[in-house]
Amino acid sequence: MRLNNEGLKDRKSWENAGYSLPEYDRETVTKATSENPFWIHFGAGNIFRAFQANVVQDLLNQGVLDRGLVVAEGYDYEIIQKMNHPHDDYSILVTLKANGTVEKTIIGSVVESLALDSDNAEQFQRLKEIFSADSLQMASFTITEKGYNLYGADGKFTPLVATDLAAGPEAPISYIGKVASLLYARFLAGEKPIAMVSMDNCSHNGDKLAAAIGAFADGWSRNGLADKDFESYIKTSGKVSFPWTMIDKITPRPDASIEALLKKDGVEELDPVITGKHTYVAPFVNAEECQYLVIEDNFPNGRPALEKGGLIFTTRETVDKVEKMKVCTCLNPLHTALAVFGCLMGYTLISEEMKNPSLKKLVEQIGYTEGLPVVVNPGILDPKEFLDTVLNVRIPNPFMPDTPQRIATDTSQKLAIRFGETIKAYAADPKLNVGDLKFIPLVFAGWLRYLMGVDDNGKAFTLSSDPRLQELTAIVSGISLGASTDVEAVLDNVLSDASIWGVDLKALGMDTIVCRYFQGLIAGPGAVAAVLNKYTS
Ligand SMILES: NC(=O)c1ccc[n+]([C@@H]2O[C@H](COP(=O)([O-])OP(=O)(O)OC[C@H]3O[C@@H](n4cnc5c(N)ncnc54)[C@H](O)[C@@H]3O)[C@@H](O)[C@H]2O)c1
Ligand SMILES: O=P(O)(O)OC[C@@H](O)[C@@H](O)[C@H](O)[C@H](O)CO
Repeated sequence: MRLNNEGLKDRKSWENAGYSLPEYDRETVTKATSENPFWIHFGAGNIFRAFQANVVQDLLNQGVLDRGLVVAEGYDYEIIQKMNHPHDDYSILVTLKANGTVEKTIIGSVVESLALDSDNAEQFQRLKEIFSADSLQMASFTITEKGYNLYGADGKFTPLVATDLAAGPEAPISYIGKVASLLYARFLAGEKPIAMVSMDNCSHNGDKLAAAIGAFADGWSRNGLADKDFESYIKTSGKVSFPWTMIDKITPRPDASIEALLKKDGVEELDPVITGKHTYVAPFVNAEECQYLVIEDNFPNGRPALEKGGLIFTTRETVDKVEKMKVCTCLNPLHTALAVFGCLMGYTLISEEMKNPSLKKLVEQIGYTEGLPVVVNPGILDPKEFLDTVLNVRIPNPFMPDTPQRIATDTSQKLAIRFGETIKAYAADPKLNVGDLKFIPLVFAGWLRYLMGVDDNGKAFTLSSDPRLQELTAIVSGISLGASTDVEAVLDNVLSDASIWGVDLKALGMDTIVCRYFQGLIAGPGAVAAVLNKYTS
């Protein structure tokens, strides 16, 4: 059984092995999409394959949609070369339910995949053609939080961005520069409307995308490298919107146990790949069943009835509340806490960590005690119920192969949103006291201990990738477990770096507790477990 056009002609074999197949005529859908694309997604990673592509597949099956998705990959072209093209853009979604049952679906809703690479003239031209189409209603993104960042650690534009700003929209090399260039093609084609929809886990994600694209529109228009009206087209015309969204579906990296399951069915050529840019991809994706995608309903060129596929369209205010609930309190902070301590304590499964009473207590305290008091009920989802499900069903799901190592990726980019917002809310509320936060600082100390790259047994481990890793590991590189260390001096600068925590921990007086915890965590082998035990029992 081969996952491509040829292999899927033998529908019977797949069906007999328990796979749900596309119920639409894919050739017709492909032709219609190619002529009149309506949705292009940037970021051909795992969440896209598991979530957006599956929603569109359902709507194609129901006959609600007659066209599919185009996907563009602007960072890691290997995904397209090694996964999309060899499999004719098909992938397998394995849904791992909390009751242990498994659903296997062949996803055929992605019908064209392109490298967003200005050196690849043919595909870049095709992308410009797609961006010039009247029919295009939305471009969405799952490119990680750091994908929107135009600046280096020195606060200046990165060299790629600076080059693009100076050179204009013809052949950009930075990610957002390339996207801005496609929008310029849409502007030149008649200033056509479009929604640019970030679906990444960052706060006010639409604003992040708007600011990044806006910097290019501004720079190019001001320097005469683009039409002077390009800036107003992007920023004030109302023709280009940047809706805010909240996305939720735990989608681990493709796991060997799932690969084995599919191989046993007779599926061939399943080998996962870790690309040169550290994306973990395979012809299949494994994910939980639970999913939410809440989107601000602001689509200047209209939109299809995606609500029929379960997406929730609402106001910006509601998205804001629901996103704060999930990203800042009820899910992602708990994930990061488990990621940091999981890596330190040698865990390779999040669900296993939830069997450790100290870790379970830690995330319960962060969620119920420290987070919930500052959550505003968004109305469409109840925070307490959401948190209950996260803690009792989703994270402990033993069938989910999610790892602390995946979640620890890019932690320097995530702490501010995942914990900093709660600290800010405590600082701003006269009825609350920042000093009452005991478990969030424990995660901060745990992360600084994690940066030492030495586990709780004293053995070196590989840190997950992170754009600030080099600079941050250097801070703790001189510390040895059990050796006397002037913790305050070592951590002095980093604790006041608000770009990491979202706040200046020293200014808020939280540095003392972080240093105290950190001192405990470096006391020797076993100290991480001991500190966790001491403060959670
Ligand atoms: N996996 C999940 O559980 C999940 C759930 C909800 C939201 N998300 C959001 O989606 C994002 C992607 O998750 P995923 O599971 O697809 O990860 P993934 O590792 O499978 O894919 C990452 C994608 O981001 C791109 N990317 C990585 N670094 C980039 C950079 N510097 N600039 C531009 N693009 C870059 C990669 O090329 C790839 O397309 C997450 O960062 C998160 O914001 C993920
Ligand atoms: O995807 P990231 O790297 O932003 O964060 C890792 C996980 O916390 C995240 O992917 C969750 O699984 C997801 O946010 C659940 O909806």
